[in-house]
Amino acid sequence: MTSAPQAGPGAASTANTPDAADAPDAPGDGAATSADGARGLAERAAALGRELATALVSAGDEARLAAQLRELAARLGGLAGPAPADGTPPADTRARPAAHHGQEPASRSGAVGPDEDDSPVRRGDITPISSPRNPLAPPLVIEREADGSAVGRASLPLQYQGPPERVHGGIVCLMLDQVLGSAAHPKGAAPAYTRVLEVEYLAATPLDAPLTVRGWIERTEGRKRFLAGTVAHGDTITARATGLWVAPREAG
Ligand SMILES: CCCCCCCC/C=C\CCCCCCCC(=O)SCCNC(=O)CCNC(=O)[C@H](O)C(C)(C)COP(=O)(O)OP(=O)(O)OC[C@H]1O[C@@H](n2cnc3c(N)ncnc32)[C@H](O)[C@@H]1OP(=O)(O)O
Repeated sequence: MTSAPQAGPGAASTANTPDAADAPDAPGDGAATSADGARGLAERAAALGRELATALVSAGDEARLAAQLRELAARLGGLAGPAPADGTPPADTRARPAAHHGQEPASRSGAVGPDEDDSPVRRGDITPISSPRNPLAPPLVIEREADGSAVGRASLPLQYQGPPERVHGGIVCLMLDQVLGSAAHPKGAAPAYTRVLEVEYLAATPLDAPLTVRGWIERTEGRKRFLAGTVAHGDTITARATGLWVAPREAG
């Protein structure tokens, strides 16, 4: 716990998280380098958060974990600013969600990599399921296929458990919402929101195993996009979904 931050046990975490050697914080071309450096730092901090979450739910030696956490807490003390006497979070932390409406601040939007599309779901992703810089996210790594469908891949560690040894159904639904939402936004499409999402849980979705989440558009009717998708482990489809994404009227 006191060594350099590492990705959590999920394979996808490793894929999404730059290691120390890759962190783009070396001196270079001014503002872009600084933004990239902050991004790499955020992703490493999130990876540490994931590792901590896994340790908290799975540690066998609780006394050792407690000692490690005391040491870590002492090192990190003051990181988020001085704690108010009444124990409430610092004011800037509480203000942030309302301030950026679920997107990253505009100043960071330039950090989107060349391999990412400009879909509103992908741009500046800070969601709790697919963002590499959000420690709540495994993260699910989502790619767009040549046919326009979206594919997400992740291996979910113990903190995502619902019933013993199975991924929580709400997390399965969350993965589908994000991947179908990604598929619902081909390049240039107006932002649309999940109006209906129906999930059938067909079989256990295993923890700590590679999962593939697929989403695709079945048909479009004006501002309505009808989606379908699956969650699979190997050849086993563990869940399937259908959904409706609707662009608000004013968006056309
Ligand atoms: C994916 C979003 C991307 C865009 C964001 C860009 C910026 C952020 C960037 C990066 C962040 C990434 C974020 C990832 C997000 C992951 C997914 C989510 O969590 S989405 C949040 C949860 N969902 C909501 O908050 C929607 C809440 N609902 C609404 O806001 C409205 O209901 C809305 C805009 C969706 C529709 O409003 P109306 O007033 O137009 O609704 P009416 O007219 O009643 O229905 C629309 C059409 O749908 C049909 N419809 C309704 N229910 C139906 C049903 N059950 N079956 C079939 N059709 C149905 C209706 O008949 C109507 O069709 P007819 O216009 O008449 O042809």
